[in-house]
Amino acid sequence: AWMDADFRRQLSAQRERVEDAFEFEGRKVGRGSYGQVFKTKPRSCADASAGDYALKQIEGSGLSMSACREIALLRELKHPNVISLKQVYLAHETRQIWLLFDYAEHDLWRMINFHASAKKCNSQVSLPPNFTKSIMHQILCGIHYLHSNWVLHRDLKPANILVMGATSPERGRVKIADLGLARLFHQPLTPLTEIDPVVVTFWYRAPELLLGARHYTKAIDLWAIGCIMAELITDKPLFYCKQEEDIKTSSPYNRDQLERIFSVMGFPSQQDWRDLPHLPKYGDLVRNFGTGQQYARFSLGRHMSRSFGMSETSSEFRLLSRLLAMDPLRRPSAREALED
Ligand SMILES: Cc1ccc(-n2nc(C(C)(C)C)cc2NC(=O)NCCO)cc1
Repeated sequence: AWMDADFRRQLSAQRERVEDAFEFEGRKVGRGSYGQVFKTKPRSCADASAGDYALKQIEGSGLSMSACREIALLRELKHPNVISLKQVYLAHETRQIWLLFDYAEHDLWRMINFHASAKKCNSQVSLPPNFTKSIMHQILCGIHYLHSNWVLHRDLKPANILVMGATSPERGRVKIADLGLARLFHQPLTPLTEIDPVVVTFWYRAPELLLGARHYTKAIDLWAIGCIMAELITDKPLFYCKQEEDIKTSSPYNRDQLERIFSVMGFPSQQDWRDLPHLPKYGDLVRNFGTGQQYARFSLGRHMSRSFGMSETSSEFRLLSRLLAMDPLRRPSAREALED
């Protein structure tokens, strides 16, 4: 062993062990594709008032690529609307890695579903009037910070927008996270669809990604924020598309998802999206949709006004339609969206 045995023993004796610091037996609250998460309280009662924590046991053992990326990324980031890594525990005996976060009671996916179901049995659990505006402002602040540091999220969706609960000093604050897919770990080779009930959704995927764009961009995150904004206003995923049973081919092209987008937005003309013909899957698009004449009468304004009574002259509609520009070059930056 390259380290002196005595010195190793000394280090090991000093190292704080996660099981000594936190009570987490039987308190699992979820599984990400990156590992499992426990809701926990510090054992030392003094800190108990400091609220709850989320302990994440990273999947696999040793310093995997993803563990390294998550730790390296999160330890550099510090913003009120981005999840903050409080502590890293390395259990040398089991080569287990534990990450400590502040516990967030809510996430937008559950809040929207709770509100939608409450509306169905028409009890008036309505989201406070400025709820959507506050959530949107906080998401844009967090994403502006990430984009300023050249961090792209790549998988923005309601489930990744956490909201601190009433017991937290940061009550109502948005924490942008990346919880990964709900996926049984230790089964890396199982196709996605066999793993978790919530299959990968393409509802928040920008059209350029569905047409084979090779690189993620900031504009792709802004499209997803537009989808989240519409869902906060209407309680329904804007580009809801039923999930195919069989696992998708690895191709990014998803005809059903594109069909849904066109039936809301209309079909992009040459004027709307100059670079469209240069996308890798443009040939598939023409083969499946031709000139898109069948979508000529559809538009976001028509959809939002007819289905949800939203005025096309309102400021929220103007922001929504800018975020959901089909041409990524026409979408606002996070800063421009914040100013709007
Ligand atoms: C492998 C890996 C997994 C998650 C992250 N990640 N990225 C972020 C952003 C919001 C800063 C982009 C946040 C996280 N990680 C988490 O949110 N972890 C909490 C429970 O999994 C990074 C890397």
